[in-house]
Amino acid sequence: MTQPTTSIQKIGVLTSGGDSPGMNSAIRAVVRACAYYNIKCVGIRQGYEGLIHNQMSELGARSVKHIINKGGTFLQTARSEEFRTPEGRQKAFDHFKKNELDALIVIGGDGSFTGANVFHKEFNVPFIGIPGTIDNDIFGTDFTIGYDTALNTCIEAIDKIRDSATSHNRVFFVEVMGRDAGFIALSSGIASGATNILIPEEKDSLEELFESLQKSEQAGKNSSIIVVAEGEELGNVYDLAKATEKRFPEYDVRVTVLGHIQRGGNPTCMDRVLASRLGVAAVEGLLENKTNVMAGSRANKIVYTPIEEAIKKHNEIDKELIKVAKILAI
Ligand SMILES: Nc1ncnc2c1ncn2[C@@H]1O[C@H](COP(=O)(O)OP(=O)(O)O)[C@@H](O)[C@H]1O
Ligand SMILES: O=P(O)(O)OC[C@H]1O[C@](O)(COP(=O)(O)O)[C@@H](O)[C@@H]1O
Ligand SMILES: [Mg+2]
Repeated sequence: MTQPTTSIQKIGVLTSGGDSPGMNSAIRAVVRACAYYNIKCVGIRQGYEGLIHNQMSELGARSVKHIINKGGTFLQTARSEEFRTPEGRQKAFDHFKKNELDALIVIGGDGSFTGANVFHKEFNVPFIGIPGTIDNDIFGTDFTIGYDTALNTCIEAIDKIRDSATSHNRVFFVEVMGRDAGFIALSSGIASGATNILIPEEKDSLEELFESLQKSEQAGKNSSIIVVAEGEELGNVYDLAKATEKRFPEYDVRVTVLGHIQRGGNPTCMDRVLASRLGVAAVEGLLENKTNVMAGSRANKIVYTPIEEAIKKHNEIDKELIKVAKILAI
């Protein structure tokens, strides 16, 4: 990028919503890119709460050393109820002005982008979003920051579960995160050799599940791993396990909920590189006077998607992956 002509002199950065591995790498990239382009950068603590309560401080290039490899977010994150109110956002804007900020970079999920968009409509605050969530459920990017790390955490855990499943001839129901989306379940299920994968994007039935378990048995399988997305509509892992035990009293059924281990840990190389690229892209975007967009990566190229599309549209589940999972579970 050539040296930009812009009125933006000072950018505030925050992380909001659920934390995800790689958020620190993204903050570092934003701070360093600002330093590179001679723009001031201010770190806002605990998402929108930090704007409302004036918790922020200037960050220089050296202040983000040794964090590229750390999970979580050193700025901390929050789900701010106060920011959902006009009074809360007024306080946030007062502190935005008081600190002489010109724009915001919001690292978070669809909820955080919705909040930024509302804030922009009310106070005309320029902002760019960076997709940080393990769920990979944001339109406008092939991958969100944290997804790859979460997948690797899942397969490491499911590999361990497999050891117990095969040693005891057990049927394991494993719940992975994904409040509304099955991306984590589908990819981690394929990569860990699951016999069945249940995701909210597909219509599933107990009959089909039972039939498939029977087929597995007839095909000579002594154990099964069924990966279930948190948002699966057929039921949660406990209900599914109970129904399976009722239908097949001879099966030894167990449940594991992977939970928040999926949200932590050192980010993978993929997530660190993605976070680094999107952090730079967000700063450059603002300097090119882009606003109300999300910086994402599609087919390995940086793209800026209008924030309303990023919030409202959904990435389709890849049918080819569903087919692969079915074929390989023979
Ligand atoms: N409609 C909205 N108006 C104002 N702020 C919102 C709105 N929706 C979300 N937010 C803000 O964004 C925060 C994060 O949203 P949330 O859905 O919890 O996480 P994520 O960004 O990970 O999807 C919320 O706690 C709230 O402060
Ligand atoms: O326990 P918490 O912090 O509410 O988060 C649980 C949620 O985190 C997620 O992994 C990601 O949610 P976000 O949209 O906030 O990033 C969901 O799948 C899950 O339901
Ligand atoms: Mg969300």
